[in-house]
Amino acid sequence: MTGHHVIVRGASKRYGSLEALCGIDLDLAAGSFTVLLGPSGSGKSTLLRSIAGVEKLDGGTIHFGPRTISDRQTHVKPEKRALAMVFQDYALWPHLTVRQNVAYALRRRRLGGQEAGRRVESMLERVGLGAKSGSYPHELSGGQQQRVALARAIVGEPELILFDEPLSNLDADLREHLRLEIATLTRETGATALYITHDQSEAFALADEVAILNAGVIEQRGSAESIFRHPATPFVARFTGLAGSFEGVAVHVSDDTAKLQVGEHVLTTAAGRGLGVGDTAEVLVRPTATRLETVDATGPHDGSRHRLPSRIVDVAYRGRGYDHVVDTGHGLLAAVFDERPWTRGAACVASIDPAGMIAFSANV
Ligand SMILES: Nc1ncnc2c1ncn2[C@@H]1O[C@H](COP(=O)(O)OP(=O)(O)OP(=O)(O)O)[C@@H](O)[C@H]1O
Repeated sequence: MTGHHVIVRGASKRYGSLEALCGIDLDLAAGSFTVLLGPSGSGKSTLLRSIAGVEKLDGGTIHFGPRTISDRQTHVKPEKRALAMVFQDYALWPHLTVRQNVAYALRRRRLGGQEAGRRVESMLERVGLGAKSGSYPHELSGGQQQRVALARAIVGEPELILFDEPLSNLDADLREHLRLEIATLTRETGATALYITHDQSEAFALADEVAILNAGVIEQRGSAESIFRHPATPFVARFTGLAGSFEGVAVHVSDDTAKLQVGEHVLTTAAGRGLGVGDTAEVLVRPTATRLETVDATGPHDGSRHRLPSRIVDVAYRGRGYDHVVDTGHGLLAAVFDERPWTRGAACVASIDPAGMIAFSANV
């Protein structure tokens, strides 16, 4: 089975004076897994609900392949869109058993009782709940309930699965497990998937494509890697993880690199869109670009890295090692990782890979 190719064009939605969606274009390739990532209130649920059909757009169109799903005249009902949803709060029927909850998704299919029963049992086995098929939702943990919801979504072989922050009510360990199950099972079905979250690491782990939403506008779309390496806007850079930032002045800009005067340092960075010579700019630093070195380190230095004399402000144990907050004299860098802990107040060098820095004009 191949899923719907979903095409959204110029989607807009207002709530009174608030523009929740400001003319959104979005393509979900058939069978792809797209994550819509954005902060609270950015419009993720509104877009998801519009694609589901429980919300009506004010303007714009939605097509599933050649089929018009939503435009000025058309509004196909949710149950006619061949889609399934998985919600944050599981949304299971409390008075139905696990088996009945999953079977409910097959009620419109003309399947014989035996065939339906076989599919339900096999799907419950697949999500590790074969032994719980006679239990009621209140007898299950949150993670088990979400597995039932996942089984219910998949068993009907929908062409599109919409995930509305399905892991937000679960603890960290379980999130990781269930995230993997969602990724694997969804891809196995061949359905197209749209998943919304405000959690960057979840988005990057799951997605073939990430779309970053801010105040009703998609600021960037692409693979997790391309977004992380080449954030299109300061918002995208911030939302996808920063150690910190410096203020500087652009003294040289070529196509995609710039030199920034930051205090006594001249830093080479990637150049954000619209940066010009003489601009006051913000230099944004990815945590992965930073590491700590000793002040008197002898031996070869990697000449391509910037070395800023700094001081350790704080240290936090993170299991794999330690995250440090470092004062560079031009701004703080947080989440500077080292396998060993450095002493608070100690002098150090913040060593930064220019490939993990990008400068945007302060006027953007
Ligand atoms: N039914 C409604 N009536 C009025 N305003 C609404 C309604 N639904 C959403 N909004 C507003 O529209 C904006 C977008 O909301 P939406 O729920 O789509 O954002 P979100 O990114 O999904 O946020 P969250 O992650 O908190 O769910 C918000 O400012 C919200 O307050």
